[in-house]
This record gives sequence, structure tokens and C-alpha cells, in this order.
Amino acid sequence: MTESWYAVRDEVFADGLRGRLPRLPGDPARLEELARQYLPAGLWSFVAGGAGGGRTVMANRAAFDAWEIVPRPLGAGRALSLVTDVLGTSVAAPVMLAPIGLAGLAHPDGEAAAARVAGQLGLAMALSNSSSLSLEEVAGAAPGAGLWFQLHPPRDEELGASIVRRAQKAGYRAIVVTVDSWTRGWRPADLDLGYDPFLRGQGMGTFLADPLFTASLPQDMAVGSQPWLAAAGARWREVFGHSGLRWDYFEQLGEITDLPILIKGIVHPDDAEEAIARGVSGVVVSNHGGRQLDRSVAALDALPAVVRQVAGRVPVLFDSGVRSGADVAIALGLGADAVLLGRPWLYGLAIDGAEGVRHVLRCVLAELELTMVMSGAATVGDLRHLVRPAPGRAGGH
Ligand SMILES: Cc1cc2nc3c(=O)[nH]c(=O)nc-3n(C[C@H](O)[C@H](O)[C@H](O)COP(=O)(O)O)c2cc1C
Ligand SMILES: CCCCCCC(=O)C(=O)O
Repeated sequence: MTESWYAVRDEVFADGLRGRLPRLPGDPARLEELARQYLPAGLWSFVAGGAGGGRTVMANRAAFDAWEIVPRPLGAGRALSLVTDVLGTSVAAPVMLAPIGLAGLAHPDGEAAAARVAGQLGLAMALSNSSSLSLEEVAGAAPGAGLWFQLHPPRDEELGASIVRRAQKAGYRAIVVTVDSWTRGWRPADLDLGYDPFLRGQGMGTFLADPLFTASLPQDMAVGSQPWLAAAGARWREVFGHSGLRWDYFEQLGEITDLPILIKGIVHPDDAEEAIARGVSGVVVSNHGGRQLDRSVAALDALPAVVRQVAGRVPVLFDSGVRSGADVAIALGLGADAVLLGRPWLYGLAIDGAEGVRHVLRCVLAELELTMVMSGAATVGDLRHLVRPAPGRAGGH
């Protein structure tokens, strides 16, 4: 991908003139509000909502206000490049798609559309283990895309091993183990609406394609029938998510796969240290977009200390609250090696399928590039000298 991303601005402007999609970013609320019109109420609150009173969702956003860029517009005198390598995956920019389960509920093309777009743009995507399509279907739909596989380690270890082996066989290039969501957080909106897509057999594409999983379902029911899906949902609840996960899991996983293993859901520097001691190849600083633990530290506030602790030994990735290219620039400036975009790509998918995802990603990349050019940053490394705590604001650790 050699295009200058910020040429996208003209195209987006033209789209805006045609009234096709709202321009993004600038006002993330516009994208979220528009997506609301495309999604059934229960699904919209499941996606947009957070744990408890939503304080961590808000804190994730507010944390960005504690930082500012001090531009040096005459710059480094070098051509800007966003191309980077993350754990052996060469990418056009240090921005990737965060794992988001159940994308098939937002649009029938689901994760396959998102993966295809990521591949076309030269970006990486971490596929959720709660995807609507199976990991094989997504890999098949996006040959050549830089795909990673995200795993919530199942209670059934054999099943977990089987899924990891399948991911490696299908060409996924890393395993991202999420440790902050073995079960869902206290999400009042979902509770009030009685919304649980898994009960209806959704988000099980990868599980339903695993013989170890299907062998445990009643064999006297028609495959795909409502009773069969209900049985699958019940079985999924038994096996999904390991409440007793221990650090030695990472060593065990290293015996099963030779892919790089990342840990997602870390906000404490000591946990990052322990993860490195257990052999992980990368750390994702994240609080799951505020969906799991209300009053958890804002992810961006946790980033600098983790970066300091890791001190370049493994890549540090970041998500939670990123809505714009300028947000990406701040996270990179605080030491993230790459940034995962979460809800916004799902909103794009809900609004306009693959085109919506493409639109969202290109806008974020265009704004990131403009931000760097105007800051005088030729590389992500340059950004690290230009981001500083905003005077008088909280945060800025
Ligand atoms: C609807 C939805 C489903 C998600 N599913 C997963 C998942 O299956 N696995 C996972 O590790 N994270 C999952 N996440 C969390 C994202 O990977 C990411 O951490 C989060 O969206 C970042 O917050 P943000 O969207 O506010 O930027 C999900 C998030 C949303 C909104
Ligand atoms: C039992 C936890 C399932 C969570 C899968 C989707 C997800 O991560 C979310 O945030 O929702």
C-alpha cells in the first residue's frame, strides 16, 4: 500500500457531499449514533455499552484529553512512513482491527468482510474466538491478510488446544490470549433487556466447526435446528472461559503452538513483567473497552507504566477508547507499538458492510498521517518526543 493516506480526505469529502456516510473522525459520537440506526436496540446497547455505570467507558475517552502534541512542523526532514512490522507481520500502518465477537450480527458479511478489507489495506486483524463465522471461513475469505487469532482459553483444555492448532493450520500468525473476560462483566443494559446472543447460538462459528465441540452435542437432533443451537449454547456456557486461568497456562500454550503468543487485557506493569517471564511475545494494554470492570483504570492511563516496565523487550499494543487518528498518534506517542481499533470498525460494518469498515479505517489512517505530518513526525519514534502531559489535566503518568 503506497497511497498517501491523507488523500483519503478528498474522497471522504466527496462522499460527504454525496451524503453517503458521515465523515469520520472528529466526532466519534456521530459514527456511534449512526450505527444505532442500523442495529436492533439490544445489539446496539450490547456493542456500545459497558460495565456498570459506564465510568470506564467514559474514562477511556477522557484519558486522551490528558495528553497533547507539541508539533514541530518543519519536521524531521524525512519522508513519513507508517509501514511497520509487528511480530513478524508486516503492516501498512501500526493500526489493526481488535477482536470483536459476533460481528455477523451487525452485518451478514461479518468478520469475513472486515478481514478482507484489512488485507486489502495491508493491515492486520485479530479474529475473535467468538466470531460468527469459523476461523477457517474467515481465513479462506481473506487470503493474504495478516490474521491473528484471539482466544479466551476454554475450560476444556483439549478443545482449546484443538482451536489453537486449527488457527495455526489455517494460517493465523499469532495467538492473542484475552485474560480480562472469562465471563461477561456486569452490563446493566444487557441484563435489563435480557440480551444474550450466545443463548441463541450466535458467536460460535469456530466452536461449531470443531469436532471436539460438536461431538459433545446431542446426536439425535437435527444439526442447525433451534434445539440443536440451544444445546450448543448450553455446552458453550460450560466450556467457554476459564475462571481459574493461571500464569502457567502461557507455558502450556507454548507447548501447543510455535506461533507468537500475546496477552490481551493487561493494565498493571507487574502483570506485563510476569507475562514476559512466562514467554509471551507481546502485551496488549486494554480494559476491553470498559465492558468488563467498571471503575477499572483507563487503559491509556495504564499505558506509560507498562511501556516503561516492558522497556522494549516485547511489543506493547494498545486498545480501549481509540476513535480517531489523533488518538492513535497519542497512544503511539506514549510508547504503543501498534493500536487496535475496536467498536468503530464494527460500527462501519453495521452501517455499510465492507465499505463501511474500509471507510472507517481509511479515515483513521488519513487522520493519523495528517497528524504526524503536521506534528513533524516522520516515524512513530518521532511521535514519542512530541507527546506530553497536558498542563493542568489529570493523568499524564
Ligand atoms: C461487541 C464487542 C465484542 C467484543 N468481543 C471481543 C472478543 O471476542 N474478544 C476480545 O478479546 N475482545 C473483544 N472485545 C473487546 C475489543 O477487542 C477491544 O478490547 C475493545 O473494543 C476496545 O475498546 P473500544 O471499542 O472502546 O476502543 C469486544 C468488544 C466489543 C465492543
Ligand atoms: C463470556 C464472555 C464472552 C465475551 C465475548 C464477547 C466479548 O468479548 C464482549 O466484550 O462482549
